[in-house]
Amino acid sequence: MARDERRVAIVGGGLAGCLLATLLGRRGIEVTLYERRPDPRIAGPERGRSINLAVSARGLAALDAVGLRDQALKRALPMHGRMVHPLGAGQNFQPYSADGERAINSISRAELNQALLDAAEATPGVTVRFTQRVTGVDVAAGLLLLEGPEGAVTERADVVLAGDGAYSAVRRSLASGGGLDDRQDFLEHGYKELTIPPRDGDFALDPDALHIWPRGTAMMIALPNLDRSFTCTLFWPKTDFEALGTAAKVRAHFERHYPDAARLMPALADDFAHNPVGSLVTVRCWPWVRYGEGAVAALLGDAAHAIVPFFGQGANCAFEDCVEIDRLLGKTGGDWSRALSLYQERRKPNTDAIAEMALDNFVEMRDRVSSPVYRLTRAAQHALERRSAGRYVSRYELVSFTTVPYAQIPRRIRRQNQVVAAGLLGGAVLAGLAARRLSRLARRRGGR
Ligand SMILES: Cc1cc2nc3c(=O)[nH]c(=O)nc-3n(C[C@H](O)[C@H](O)[C@H](O)COP(=O)(O)OP(=O)(O)OC[C@H]3O[C@@H](n4cnc5c(N)ncnc54)[C@H](O)[C@@H]3O)c2cc1C
Ligand SMILES: NC(=O)C1=CN([C@@H]2O[C@H](COP(=O)(O)OP(=O)(O)OC[C@H]3O[C@@H](n4cnc5c(N)ncnc54)[C@H](OP(=O)(O)O)[C@@H]3O)[C@@H](O)[C@H]2O)C=CC1
Ligand SMILES: Nc1ccccc1C(=O)C[C@H](N)C(=O)O
Repeated sequence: MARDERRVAIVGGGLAGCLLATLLGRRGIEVTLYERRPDPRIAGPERGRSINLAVSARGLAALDAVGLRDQALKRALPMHGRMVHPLGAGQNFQPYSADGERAINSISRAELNQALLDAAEATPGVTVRFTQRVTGVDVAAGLLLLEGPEGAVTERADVVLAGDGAYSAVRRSLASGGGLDDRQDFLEHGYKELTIPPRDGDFALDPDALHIWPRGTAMMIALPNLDRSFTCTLFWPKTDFEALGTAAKVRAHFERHYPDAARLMPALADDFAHNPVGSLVTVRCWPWVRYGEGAVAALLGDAAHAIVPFFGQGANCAFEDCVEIDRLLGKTGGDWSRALSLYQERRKPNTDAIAEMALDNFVEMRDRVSSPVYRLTRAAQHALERRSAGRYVSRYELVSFTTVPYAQIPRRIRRQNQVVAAGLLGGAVLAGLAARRLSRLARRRGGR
């Protein structure tokens, strides 16, 4: 295939940036990827970055497109359901799928990113440049503004694909000139990571589950790691973090609210004091694509649509963007303007839908999972799923174990619920009629 003449820049060597570089390189397009951090394969992991990710069907399908699916799965820990730890009662397991067979996969973010970096660098036509912080884009002039070890420079870029994360510098730069609505909604909750180390060389909790300590307005979760530790994440109102100013207060709080976990956290007070509190934001910006004279810039992944992490879908969704851009480039015969225009039109309804579902899943995880009514409803849904031959599929299944476009899911769930409600109503009416008939018969018999 002939190589593309245009200078294509990818900003951000994170999960999406590396995947997209690999896909485009394979298509015969020369790309330069700019990453602000030093090469993580040399610098090693950094404190403050989230440790593991749940990767599910969408992410795996995208990894498959670059031959990394099996490698990723070999290093993953499957989680077949939620292990819920109520306060003052025993833990209970809630499977993710109706057959109990499907699992989401706990994968090290650093390892996945490094595998994707390796794949990008091994692809002919892809150049990766580390320690290059992009500070802005000038789409009209087709320029990228950078700060590297040699100071501030500008470089020509006809196509800029920005995968530089939730706090994207490219998005900020495009918004600063007007014409981009950059809405960011922050939660009052923040997050902090803690660790449950291995106990006697083994996992201290069941490694086949995503653990949840639902506490109403707050929660803690834990995902297993290959070294047999668990990474716990607190999702608390930010004021709750601030209220625990001393090691004694931290210990007392955990012993009261998370007693079973506190016993497994020898470094609790130290981790709590030293690990940062991150913010949680939903980005709903538009448009994602900016056209200049012969140049074009587009946002993707978290830069375009950061979502709160509660469905474990941010990376999965970012990967889907990359596959879609690559597919549309193929479909349009390499017409960047057309491909990126179609990309934003097609993806936006999907990313809006998962943004809402992710917010809703926070309430489900921190609150609803503890209710017996919720557990009964889930069990009934799973029973219905097993009997309906694909006509009834739960929202969790559709989001995590299929690649059905996110935007179709809320509509499909509404339709399914209407059918079930009509069925239940029909069942109730029939049962009512049957009961009336039975009582009439009984009266007649009694009258004889
Ligand atoms: C606590 C937490 C838990 C999560 N859990 C999950 C999960 O279980 N499953 C899931 O699917 N998603 C999860 N996510 C979301 C997931 O982390 C993001 O959706 C995903 O990382 C987005 O990928 P990205 O490539 O768009 O951005 P990133 O992976 O963040 O990559 C952005 C890259 O750009 C670089 N960069 C930033 N600014 C610049 C600049 N100016 N110049 C050059 N480079 C720059 C960064 O250094 C980084 O390497 C979680 C998020 C959080 C916060
Ligand atoms: N939707 C959401 O609510 C959230 C989404 N996310 C997404 O998850 C991704 C991963 O998050 P996370 O693992 O926390 O990583 P981030 O990329 O957000 O970085 C974590 C921390 O590392 C700092 N940092 C480390 N090295 C460098 C460097 N070389 N240059 C600049 N900053 C550096 C950052 O500083 P600085 O503050 O200067 O950037 C930041 O405080 C994010 O990029 C984002 O896309 C993250 C948090 C919340
Ligand atoms: N990875 C995460 C990170 C933070 C918060 C939740 C998750 C989840 O994956 C939740 C899971 N999908 C669940 O619904 O039980």
